[in-house]
Amino acid sequence: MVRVGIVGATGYGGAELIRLLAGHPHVEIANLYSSSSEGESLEKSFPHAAGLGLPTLSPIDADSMSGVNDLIFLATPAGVSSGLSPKLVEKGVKVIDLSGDFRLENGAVYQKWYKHEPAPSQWVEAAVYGLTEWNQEQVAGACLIANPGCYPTATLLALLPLVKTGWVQPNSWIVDAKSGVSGAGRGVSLGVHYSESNESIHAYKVASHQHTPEIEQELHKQSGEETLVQFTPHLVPMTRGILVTAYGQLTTDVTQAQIQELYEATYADKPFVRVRPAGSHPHTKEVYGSNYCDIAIHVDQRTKRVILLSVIDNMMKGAAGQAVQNMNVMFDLPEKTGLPLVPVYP
Ligand SMILES: NC(=O)C1=CN([C@@H]2O[C@H](COP(=O)(O)OP(=O)(O)OC[C@H]3O[C@@H](n4cnc5c(N)ncnc54)[C@H](OP(=O)(O)O)[C@@H]3O)[C@@H](O)[C@H]2O)C=CC1
Ligand SMILES: CC(=O)N[C@@H](CCC(=O)OP(=O)(O)O)C(=O)O
Repeated sequence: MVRVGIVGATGYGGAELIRLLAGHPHVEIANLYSSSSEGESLEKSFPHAAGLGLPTLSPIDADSMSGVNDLIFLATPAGVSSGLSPKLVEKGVKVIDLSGDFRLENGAVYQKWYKHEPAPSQWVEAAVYGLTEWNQEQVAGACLIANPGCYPTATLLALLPLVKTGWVQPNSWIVDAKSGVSGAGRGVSLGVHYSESNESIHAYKVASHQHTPEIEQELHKQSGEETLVQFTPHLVPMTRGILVTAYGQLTTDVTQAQIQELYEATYADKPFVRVRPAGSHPHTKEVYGSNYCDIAIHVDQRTKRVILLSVIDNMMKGAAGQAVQNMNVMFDLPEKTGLPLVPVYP
C-alpha cells in the first residue's frame, strides 16, 4: 500500500483527492494536514466525507511528515509548496504539487505572473511537469511532480499534436476558455459569490492570466518554436468543467480528415483522452466527475483555420484526477487505478 498524505485537505482539490483515494485499492490515506484546523475532524469541513475513517487533521511540519508518508499531495495555494516540497523530497517523501509553484522553469517568469518568490532553481529543475500523456516516462522516475494547471491541461492536450506538425502558424493560436466556479477554490471572494456569478458570464485576467506562460512553455518544449498564445479565460455559472475553444491559422491545405487521423493516432493508447468523431461538439457535462479530456477537431476551409474543442472536469483531469494518474505512474501501478471511468450524467 502507498501511504499518502494530503496538505490542504480542507479545500476543493483536497476533497477530490480524498474522493478518489478512499476508493483506491493500493492507497492508504495515512495523514491529512491543515494550516488552520489541526486536531479537527475533516467531517467538520466536509460532512460528505463522513464514515470514511479518515485521520484527524495534523499540523504542517516537514520533520514529522517523513517516515509516515510515501507520497504527499499538496493542494495548497501558490507560494506554499515552493518552501515545503524541497524539505519533504530531501527526507525521501515523493511529492505531487497541485499548485503552480514548480511548473514554470524560469523563476523570473514565475515571479512576474504569480507575484510570489520562486522556488529554488535546482528544485524547479528537478520537478517533472505532470501532463501524463506527454511526459509519462519522466513522471515514472520523478520525486517531485508539478501537476499542470486546469486550463493548460485542456489546452495542451488539444494543441500539442498539431504544434509538432508545422501545419499551424505558431503565433496564431487564440485560446478562449470557460471554467466553472470551483476552479477558483473554496475560499469566498466577490467574483465567485453566488449572486455575482449566477446568470452571468464574464472574461477575467485578459492578457494577464498566470496559465499563459505555462501553456507557451510546454508548447515550446514540444515544438522547439517560440510560441505566443492569446489566452482569455471566462467564468461561467456552473460548478465544474472547462471548455477550451482554440483557433489556429493553417499554413497548408491540410484537411479535417488528416488532422483527425493525427489525433486518433497520437492518443490511441491514452485511456483518458477521447478524440471525438470529426465535427463533434463536446459538452463539459459529458466528462463531469471523470478524468477524461474529450477533444473535437473542426476545420474552416473558408478562413483556413483549425478550431479545436477540448473539455475536462477542472477538479479531475484539471487537478486531482491527473494527480492520481501521476501517482499511479510513479508507483508503477496501472494508470487507470482508482480513477472511476464513467462520467456522472446528467
Ligand atoms: N480548483 C481547481 O479546479 C484547481 C486548483 N488547482 C490548484 O490547486 C491548489 C488547491 O486548489 P483548491 O483546492 O481549489 O483551493 P482551496 O482554496 O479550495 O483550498 C486550498 C487549501 O489550502 C490550505 N491553505 C491555505 N493557505 C495555506 C497556507 N498558507 N499553508 C498551507 N495550507 C494552506 C487551506 O486549508 P487549511 O486552511 O486547512 O490549511 C485550503 O483549504 C491551488 O494551488 C490551485 O491553484 C489546480 C488546478 C485546478
Ligand atoms: C475559475 C478560476 O478562478 N480558476 C482559477 C484556476 C487557476 C488555478 O487553479 O491556479 P493555478 O493552477 O495557477 O495554481 C484561475 O483562473 O485563477
